[in-house]
Amino acid sequence: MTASHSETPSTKPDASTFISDHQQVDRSKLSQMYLHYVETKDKYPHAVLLYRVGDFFECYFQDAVKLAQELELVLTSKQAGEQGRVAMSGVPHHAWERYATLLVEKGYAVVICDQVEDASEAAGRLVRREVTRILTPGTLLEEGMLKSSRNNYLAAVVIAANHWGLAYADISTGEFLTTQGSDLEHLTQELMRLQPSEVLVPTNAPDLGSLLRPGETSPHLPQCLPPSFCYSLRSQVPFSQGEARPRLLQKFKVRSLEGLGCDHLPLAVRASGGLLEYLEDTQKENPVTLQRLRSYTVTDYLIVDNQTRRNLEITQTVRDGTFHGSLLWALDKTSTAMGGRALRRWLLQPLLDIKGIGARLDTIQELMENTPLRQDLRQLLRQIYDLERLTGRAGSGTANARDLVALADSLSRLPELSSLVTEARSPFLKALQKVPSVLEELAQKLHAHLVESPPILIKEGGLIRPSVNPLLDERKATVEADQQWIANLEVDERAKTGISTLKVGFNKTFGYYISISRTKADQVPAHYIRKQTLTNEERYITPDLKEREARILTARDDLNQLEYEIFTALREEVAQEAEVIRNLSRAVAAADVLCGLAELAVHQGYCRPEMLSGREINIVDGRHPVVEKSLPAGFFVPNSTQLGSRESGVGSSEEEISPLPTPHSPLPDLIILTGPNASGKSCYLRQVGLIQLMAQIGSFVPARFARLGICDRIFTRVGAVDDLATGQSTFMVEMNETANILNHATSRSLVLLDEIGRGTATFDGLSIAWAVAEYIAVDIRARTIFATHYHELNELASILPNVANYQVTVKELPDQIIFLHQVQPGGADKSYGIEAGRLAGLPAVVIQRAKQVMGQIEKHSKIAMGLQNLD
Ligand SMILES: Nc1ncnc2c1ncn2[C@@H]1O[C@H](COP(=O)(O)OP(=O)(O)OP(=O)(O)O)[C@@H](O)[C@H]1O
Repeated sequence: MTASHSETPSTKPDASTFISDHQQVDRSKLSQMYLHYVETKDKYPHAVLLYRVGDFFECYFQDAVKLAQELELVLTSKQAGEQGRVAMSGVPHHAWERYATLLVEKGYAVVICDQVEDASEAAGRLVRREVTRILTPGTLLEEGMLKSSRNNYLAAVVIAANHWGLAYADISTGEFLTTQGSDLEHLTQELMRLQPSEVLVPTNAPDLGSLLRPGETSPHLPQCLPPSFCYSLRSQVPFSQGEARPRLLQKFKVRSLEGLGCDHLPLAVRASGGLLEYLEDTQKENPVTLQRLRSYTVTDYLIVDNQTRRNLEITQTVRDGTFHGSLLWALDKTSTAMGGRALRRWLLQPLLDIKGIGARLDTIQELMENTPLRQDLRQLLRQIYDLERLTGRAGSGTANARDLVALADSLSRLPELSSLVTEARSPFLKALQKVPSVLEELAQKLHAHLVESPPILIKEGGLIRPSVNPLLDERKATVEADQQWIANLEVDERAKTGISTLKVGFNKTFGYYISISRTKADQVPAHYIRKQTLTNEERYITPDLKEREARILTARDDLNQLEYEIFTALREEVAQEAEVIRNLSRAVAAADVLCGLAELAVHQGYCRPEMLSGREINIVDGRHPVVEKSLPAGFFVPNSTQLGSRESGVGSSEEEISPLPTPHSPLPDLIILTGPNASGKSCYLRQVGLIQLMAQIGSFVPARFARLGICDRIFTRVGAVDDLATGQSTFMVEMNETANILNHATSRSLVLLDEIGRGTATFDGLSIAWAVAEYIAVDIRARTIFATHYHELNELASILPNVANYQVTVKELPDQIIFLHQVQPGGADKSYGIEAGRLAGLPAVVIQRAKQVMGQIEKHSKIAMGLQNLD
């Protein structure tokens, strides 16, 4: 590697010595290659252009500066003809994927301009180079650039006043969905759920085509779009009804959009059309195979807003953002990458539909009851590779022969999978019973054509088995015979010349040669032609050898080309079946998720929740699925929860007697939960939310018994952190979040509030907490657990019939408080703050004084009386 390409951090270059803006050059003075570079750059002004030169991908001008800065590479310069020196940096060609990944992760688009012929073929003229790949954060296909455990979404939005349309696709798996709505908050929440890698926005910005990196702003970006994503500014034309509609009709070969479910969704259609146009524009070289567009409605799913997703730590922990310790971490027992991604999707989009939930629960139950089936399935699933993405790479022409072998191996497992479930009764297992014969045939064909362990490179032969193609066999035989001739040559020439150390060698510059040590040079036959002299040896060629060599090289090229053609035809056949493969992959992924959940339920002792359309939440001996897992077995103290008065006229199952005596009849809508610090209030609160959420993805739940009415939304307000990014104080964040809950919760929602009103003066805080609790209990009647240190709120229960008090119990010893973690009816009659201060080591005199002050405040406070009078 030359110093100019080394990966050491750049020293500050002297920019006055070279040109670093391609617009500033006099093109007539550029040498041919740089002129081609500049012309290519003109077509992709907003991307980083990686341009292949020999063994390197190089960047010039401003891209060189960017590359060097972002990847900490050396910035140097190169003579670009009469124009003088231009900025240059580069990366080794074999490592382009690694560097491109880093750039894309930083929010850049990358254009790969590769050599498409061998330098030797160019014979003096400029080597032919073409753009072979355009990479943007939302259009990745390469295995090394994608995380197997999560989807990589490209989204497109259209906003018209308060209405919006959204389309999103994962081009590596083919998913393509669209929706529209009339509340911009829902759009923001959908984007936060999807975490798209790139969002397309139609604008009339002057710099169309540019990509805003996370955090970059533009006056052309609508305000409701969260700043944490990459935004691609696109022209409005392809997002218009006039262009989008026909594009969709043509893409999916349908006469009307009714079949795609979006005939009545003009904004969704516009977003989808805009997304398709972007793919056509950027993926010309690697056409994308998308599944049929599916339309959905946001309100058909349990709405879990971003704050709640965060607070319930569904995919990552709040403290340090790690996967370890999240709900997904605790639940994920999937065996395939597809299953892992599906579980994540399910957790981020739980269901409202009792039938849909029931189908998942039935499948889990069958798998729990049939241990051999569950174990055999899990064993087999482990042998299935990422069919969705392998198919995607085949479709886009980026799959190599190893990918196709992995695909064939996986496809050939499907008949085994289907024979395992022939007797199955539950819907998700039945879906695996029929494997289309075309897939079996495809697997057989791929296995019959491709060698067992093919090389990664697809243009250098070694991919195809013998007897697949007579012409190929013939060419192989010729090459082998010629190679044998070369191998024999050494023996023959040694015999002829009597030089026992004579060798036949090969190198890239001279091709085949005969090597003889210099001491024997006088014995060399006259027809040997000397080509090179080294310290100890002389290298010769003969006319015969060169003739053979030419034949071998041409025959090998022809052979490799033919292998490549057979391979690409196979790849094309896989692409033809993309839809069938992906449909079955979806079924495999779902079965995998359910198998994992069944395994978990067996090992963790989860129960099947009974799902109702009513409002009851009745959990007996519930546990927190993550905290339980991180404590030694048996340490977690289970707790029950009963919420939500029953309504008359709901399903017959509701007539059953609850297995627990209830402290209140009817069940309360709102629980005021008190208890000392660290007693387990937050844990209890989250546990109820997680159990409800798990039930709505169709999972068994950590409890002895659970009867759960479907929730339309789960809201949480937990803890308080200053939002430094927006400059909001702890209290303002808290109030914003509370306002959001009060404005959107319904009687079907589950609201979990942990400490309201702590960030302000005590009386302000208490008053707000009281008013909020009252409003929820009386006006909204959402099922709510309100954890608080204000034990004064316990008064509410004596005023409102649908409010109950619970406390997390502790045992007080002279020198310590023992946390029992048990939630019991009744309110804590005192706060333990001073006690906690004493245990923490505050000086005795301070503790004494605090007790005195509290006594005075309590004596003179008329809060309780005042509150009673208010009623
Ligand atoms: N049911 C339980 N069984 C066993 N351990 C528990 C249980 N609930 C909580 N814990 C343990 O107690 C710790 C403190 O719990 P948690 O954070 O819920 O307390 P808290 O009452 O909300 O405290 P604070 O009022 O200070 O926020 C948890 O980290 C957990 O390890």
